[in-house]
Amino acid sequence: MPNSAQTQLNHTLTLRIIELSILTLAFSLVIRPLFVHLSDIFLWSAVVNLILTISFYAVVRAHLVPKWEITLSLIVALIIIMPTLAISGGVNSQVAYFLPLYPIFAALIGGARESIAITVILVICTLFATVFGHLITDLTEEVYSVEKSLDRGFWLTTAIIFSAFFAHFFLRKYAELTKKLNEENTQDPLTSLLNRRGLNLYFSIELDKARVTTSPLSVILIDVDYFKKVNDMFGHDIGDICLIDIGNLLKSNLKNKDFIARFGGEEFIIILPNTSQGDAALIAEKLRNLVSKEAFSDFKLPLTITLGIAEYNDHNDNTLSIIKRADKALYKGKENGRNRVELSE
Ligand SMILES: Nc1nc2c(ncn2[C@@H]2O[C@H](COP(=O)(O)OP(=O)(O)OP(=O)(O)O)[C@@H](O)[C@H]2O)c(=O)[nH]1
Repeated sequence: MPNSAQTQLNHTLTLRIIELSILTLAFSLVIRPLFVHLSDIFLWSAVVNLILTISFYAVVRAHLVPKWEITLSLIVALIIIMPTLAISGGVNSQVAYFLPLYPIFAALIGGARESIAITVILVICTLFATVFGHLITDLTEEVYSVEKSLDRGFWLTTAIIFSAFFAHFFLRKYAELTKKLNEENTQDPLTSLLNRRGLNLYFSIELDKARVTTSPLSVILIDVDYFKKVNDMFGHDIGDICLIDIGNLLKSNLKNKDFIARFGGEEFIIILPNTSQGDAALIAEKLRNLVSKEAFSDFKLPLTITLGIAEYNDHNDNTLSIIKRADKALYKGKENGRNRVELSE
């Protein structure tokens, strides 16, 4: 899921790429004429490129079109590469050395789709530049041999495709790693349910959805009754097994759209999107009944749970205020004798 850190990173990378492009152009404008005699068309197109690129830089820097930044940077890349390549010697140009980097840049700032798109464009342009090399090189008034151009064109195309493959594998590894880190970050190590961080993340998303669609949303806060006794009498490791089993039992009786997290200690929390408090009470009663009939761990311990329910009911409600109401209901359940479901007022 794209987050603000990722967007910020893309923005920064886009800026760096355009800065690099401006530097390349400025360098080319100043240095190249010292070594080769260039026709006016080279100088003028480089100046136009420079003006265009600096304008794009200003647009990106001012955050004027955040959604189009990646596309802009790719356009900038092409504006720099293609005309410069065409008028400065085709595949024999020094600009050609930069080409294999572009699929990697595109993958880093955009993704697989952008990288593939730029690879296809580069390969087509390189093939054209190779086949029509004799026309292109005329502009720089330099003499290149056909064999040399074909040779360079072949290796350049190979390098671009190789770099595109590298970008693709890099992206795959990066996506896998990010997914793993995300899971580790949001998973409770004991029960493998979501932890508090995961709860906060998904609860906020579901609450936003409920706000937009004006659909109901309910929360069930669950606490295992007299759990201290389990630890005291059978040990912490048996207590742990009971927590894992209770978590699994609760989770396996929920629908896919619902989710459960370990709220902390011997407390669990269930978020029920699209569910009114009345329906949540039926679900809570079913769960209470299931747990009370089960025997936990090798010691076949009978355990019970108390459940407090709250419903999102006001646009000013937030995740904390809803959980607070569910907690109050849970507290009432404990006061009223435990092993019961209580609704918030
Ligand atoms: N085994 C184990 N025990 C835990 C874990 N987290 C919290 N506990 C224990 O859960 C117990 C919670 O006890 P209390 O808050 O006093 O509540 P209780 O005994 O469940 O009684 P009521 O909630 O009032 O019904 C404490 O003994 C904690 O040590 C855990 O990860 N593993």
